[in-house]
Formats: sequence, structure tokens, C-alpha cells
Amino acid sequence: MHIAIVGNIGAGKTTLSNKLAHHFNWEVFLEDVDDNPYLKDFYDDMPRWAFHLQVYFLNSRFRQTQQIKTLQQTNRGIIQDRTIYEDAHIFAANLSQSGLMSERDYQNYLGLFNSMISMVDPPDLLLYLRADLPKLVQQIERRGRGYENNIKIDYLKHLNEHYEEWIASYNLGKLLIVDVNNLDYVNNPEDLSVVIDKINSTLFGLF
Ligand SMILES: Nc1ncnc2c1ncn2[C@@H]1O[C@H](COP(=O)(O)OP(=O)(O)O)[C@@H](O)[C@H]1O
Ligand SMILES: Nc1ncnc2c1ncn2[C@H]1C[C@H](O)[C@@H](COP(=O)(O)O)O1
Repeated sequence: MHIAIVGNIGAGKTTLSNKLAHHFNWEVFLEDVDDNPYLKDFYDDMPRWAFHLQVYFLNSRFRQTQQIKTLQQTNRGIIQDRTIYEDAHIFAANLSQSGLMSERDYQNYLGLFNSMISMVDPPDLLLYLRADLPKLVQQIERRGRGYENNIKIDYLKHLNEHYEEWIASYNLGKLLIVDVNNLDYVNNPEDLSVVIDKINSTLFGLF
């Protein structure tokens, strides 16, 4: 069983991934953020570093999908924090449409993505955390990564629009949308139970 948690920056993916991995006693795969050599530079100057960052994330995410494939052969359950689909359909697409990545870099990136994606298995369940801008901003501030102070509201807004468009057309497997605007699974165990019940219901038809 493989559940992938998707959603905008600050939606609560990492927090929920860790909590679900603990609850189900499954393996968790997190994003390559702290050791990412481009992320800080990217937020300082997006046009300069957009392509470098996308190639870095693509490679790191692809490596992770292959690790997940290997682990799945042992029947171990897996929780994945963000997917390779979001790199292309959300972030790279947004950088291109916003004029922050040149057309030739975007086409070069898409060529790479399209070569890789045939070797990627979709998750059994894609869990989309839907959050409005105030919730995202509050949670990004709460997390307090210095370089994310530069993130503009418009950037988050465009990413949310890309998420809604992508999710509306997602057809690679089961999909569960959870509105997290009024959920606090950090402080309220009942809110975590609400999410777990929805997952069990979607995956196994329980409740
Ligand atoms: N549903 C929630 N309610 C309240 N706080 C949350 C919730 N989800 C996440 N947080 C807090 O918001 C911050 C960002 O969450 P995080 O899991 O890192 O988001 P993401 O991985 O989606 O970027 C963290 O400080 C986390 O404790
Ligand atoms: N593909 C990506 N392009 C640009 N930025 C990205 C990409 N994937 C992740 N990020 C950024 C967004 C955040 O600043 C960090 C971590 O993501 P988070 O949603 O907070 O877990 O990396």
C-alpha cells in the first residue's frame, strides 16, 4: 500500500505524513529540503535558479520513486510526502507560465520528465490537502524557514490554482481530498482521527 500526500507549500503534508506513518507503522518518505543546494538561492532569484532547482527535485524525486518500488516488493506500507507529478504539473508549469523559466528550459525539463515518468508507479491513494491562502501563510510562518519569508502571496495563489486544475483531472488511481482549513491534527487527536477514517473508508470501504 502506497499513500502519497500532496498539496501546496505549508498545507501540512510533512506533519501528516509523519503522523500517518506512526499510526499505520509504515515507512515514510520525506522531501529533500534541508540538504537541497538550490532552494535558498531559488527564493532569492527565481529566474536564475528555476531550471537548476527543477532538475535537482526531479532527480531526487525519481530516485525516491525507485526506492519506493523496491520497498513495495516487501509489502511494506508507504507514506510519501509530495510526488514527482507536482514538480512538473504544479511547480515547473507555474514557473513557465509566470515567465520565470524560459521556454527552452521548460521544454528541456519536460523532455526529461516525460522520459522518467513511464518508470514511475502511481500511488494507491493520492491524498490532496486543500488549504486556502490564510492557512498556508499562517503555517509557513509557524514553520519559520528563513528563506520562505520571500514567498509572495501571488506565488501561493498560482500554485493553488495549478493544484485545483491538476486534481480535477487526476485519474491515475484513488483520490481523497481533505480540506484542512479547519483541521488541526497537530493539537487535536480527533482531527487526525477524521483524516484516518476518511483514508480507511476510501481505501478499504470501512466506516
Ligand atoms: N492541520 C494543521 N493545523 C495546525 N498546524 C498545522 C497543521 N498542519 C501543519 N501544521 C503546522 O504547520 C507548519 C507547516 O506544516 P508542514 O507539515 O511542514 O507543511 P508542508 O509539509 O505541507 O509544507 C508546521 O509548523 C506544522 O506543525
Ligand atoms: N518542484 C519544486 N519547485 C519549486 N519549489 C519546490 C518544488 N518542490 C518543493 N519545493 C519547495 C517548496 C518549499 O519551499 C520546499 C518544501 O516543500 P513543502 O511543501 O514545504 O514540503 O520546497
